[in-house]
Amino acid sequence: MLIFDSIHEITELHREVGIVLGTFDGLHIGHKTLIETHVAACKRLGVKSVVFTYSNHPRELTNPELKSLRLIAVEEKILRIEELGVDYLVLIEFDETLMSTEAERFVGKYLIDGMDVRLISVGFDFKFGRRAAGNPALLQKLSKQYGYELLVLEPVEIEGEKVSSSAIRKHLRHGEIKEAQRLLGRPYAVSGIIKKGKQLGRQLGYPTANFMISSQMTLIKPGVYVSETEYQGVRYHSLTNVGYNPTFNQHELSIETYILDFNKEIYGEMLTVFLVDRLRDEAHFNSVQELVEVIDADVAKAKRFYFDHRPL
Ligand SMILES: Cc1cc2nc3c(=O)[nH]c(=O)nc-3n(C[C@H](O)[C@H](O)[C@H](O)COP(=O)(O)O)c2cc1C
Ligand SMILES: Nc1ncnc2c1ncn2[C@@H]1O[C@H](COP(=O)(O)OP(=O)(O)O)[C@@H](O)[C@H]1O
Repeated sequence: MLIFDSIHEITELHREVGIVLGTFDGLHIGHKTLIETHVAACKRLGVKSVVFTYSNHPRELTNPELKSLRLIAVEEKILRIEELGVDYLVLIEFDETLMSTEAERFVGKYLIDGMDVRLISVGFDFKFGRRAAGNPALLQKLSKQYGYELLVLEPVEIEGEKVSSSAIRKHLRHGEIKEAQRLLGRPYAVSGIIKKGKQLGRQLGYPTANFMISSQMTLIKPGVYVSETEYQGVRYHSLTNVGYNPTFNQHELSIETYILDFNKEIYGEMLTVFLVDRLRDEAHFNSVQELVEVIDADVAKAKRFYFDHRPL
């Protein structure tokens, strides 16, 4: 998959293409279905498939008051799109210029100019252009003028629930990790570089790798989670604590993971944790001894969970 960070480079390829448009935050089952359907349609038409998406979330500009929006880090988004067999990825920053571009002009200038567009695919509720005035109906109207086919994917539902990024965010904010996983089609993941923490963990007998996390990625409800951790391509069982360590009066939110059967110095290295079940809320303990006893019990519960559900 070739990646372009501006629309101009791809127009120089002069290829016949099909373009699928979307923010694709989370790359959930609905997004995956849309991109897969699009790639199959491109193959049928004998054209190259293009995903046109953003490296940030448009609502970070349109609704700056919203915090912790992103379901997926951009690096993972790229990997997930590549897995779907896409030929070209246009990954651009949603900025003031894009935000103020009229929908019709967006289609003409960003999509049609310089490319031979044979197909455009979008989800049923896709909005674009200034004041989100662009929608599938407008794309339908313009398809006659520009001579492309339009594919509009109807809502994807799982067990009666519509798959959407906002539904997944809501589940994560409520700590409903299994429900989020059902809509995502995979466990919810957090990736990041490991930084130094309070250096207390190893004294407790539970060293924890502490993540540097961007504030956009902190929408998960604090608590103790059963997790799996990927380090250098290998998966380990782990427990992840998201919270403020009330026993130690920490003020900033941290995400930290204790990896079972692991003993390596990994400061500065990259880890990904997949949260698979939620055990409990974080609690304040009057002594370190009490905290350690509760963590012992958490580990026992996590082992039971792995035994029943997720052997490595
Ligand atoms: C499985 C697990 C459960 C935890 N539960 C709590 C908790 O309920 N309350 C709390 O204050 N800290 C909890 N912690 C966080 C510990 O306080 C934290 O790991 C310890 O202070 C070490 O921090 P450090 O990595 O910054 O040195 C938990 C940690 C783990 C790994
Ligand atoms: N089983 C393990 N799980 C997590 N980190 C481990 C483990 N074994 C060793 N480490 C290392 O120890 C560090 C955590 O130790 P800790 O005392 O909690 O320090 P810190 O407060 O800096 O996180 C991790 O960042 C990692 O480098």
